[in-house]
Amino acid sequence: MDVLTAEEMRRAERDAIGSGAVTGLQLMERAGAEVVAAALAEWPALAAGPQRALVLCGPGNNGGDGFVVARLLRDRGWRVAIACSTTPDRLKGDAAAMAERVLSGADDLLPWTAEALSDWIAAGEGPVLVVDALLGIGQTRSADALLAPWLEAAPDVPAGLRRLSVDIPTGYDSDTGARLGEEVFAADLTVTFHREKPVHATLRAAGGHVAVRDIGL
Ligand SMILES: NC(=O)C1=CN([C@@H]2O[C@H](COP(=O)(O)OP(=O)(O)OC[C@H]3O[C@@H](n4cnc5c(N)ncnc54)[C@H](OP(=O)(O)O)[C@@H]3O)[C@@H](O)[C@H]2O)[C@@H](O)CC1
Ligand SMILES: [K+]
Repeated sequence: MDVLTAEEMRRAERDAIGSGAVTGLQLMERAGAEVVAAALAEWPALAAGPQRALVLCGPGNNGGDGFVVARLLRDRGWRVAIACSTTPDRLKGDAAAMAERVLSGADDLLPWTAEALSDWIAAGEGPVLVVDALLGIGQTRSADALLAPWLEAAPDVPAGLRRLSVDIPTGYDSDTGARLGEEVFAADLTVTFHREKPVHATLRAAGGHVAVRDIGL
């Protein structure tokens, strides 16, 4: 099985977009749809009816995938909260476009604080799917500061969360599988696109599940 570096993955995306076969936004739509499909396949109980999801969106295109996931789950009738590590006006390109499709305004976001995250989870019943769309293959430095609100919230939230990372769990170097700082998002399932990246072997060796989904590249 081919394993791609981040640069090779970016090239595959660039080539597909450059050929005119697909746009970046379409790839992002496909990525979000595949994340939802993979989550429902991994946890069939989630497919039984509308559930709750907390989607954590970062500053880049990984966050853009998160906005797509949020929109698709809302379309299925789920209660979905979105928390963004940056303000929406600082998002760029495809991620900004996706945020615009899902947010009615900055008020539509949960505050990026541990209290807001744990309160939202505690305020409802039933399982919660937590989606890490903070950082993907663009991460090159420690994500400790970025992850702090979630990590502070996590010990206070009930057991039985389903934790899913989009593409790469936040905190890992895609090409080496090493931690970039002290902290990482502990994903039960990581959904990556097109081909595995080196980090995914590390995750599987540690007991994590990895799903590789086709986005038509
Ligand atoms: N159309 C497409 O191309 C498709 C892309 N796809 C998706 O996009 C993902 C790659 O997107 P991406 O390249 O934007 O990288 P991503 O990891 O989201 O963020 C990088 C940003 O974060 C920042 N930053 C970095 N480290 C940081 C840190 N520790 N703490 C804080 N900030 C940090 C850095 O900015 P900086 O601060 O360095 O200026 C930069 O702005 C990929 O994994 C897949 O999910 C799929 O949808 C398929 C179609
Ligand atoms: K991620």
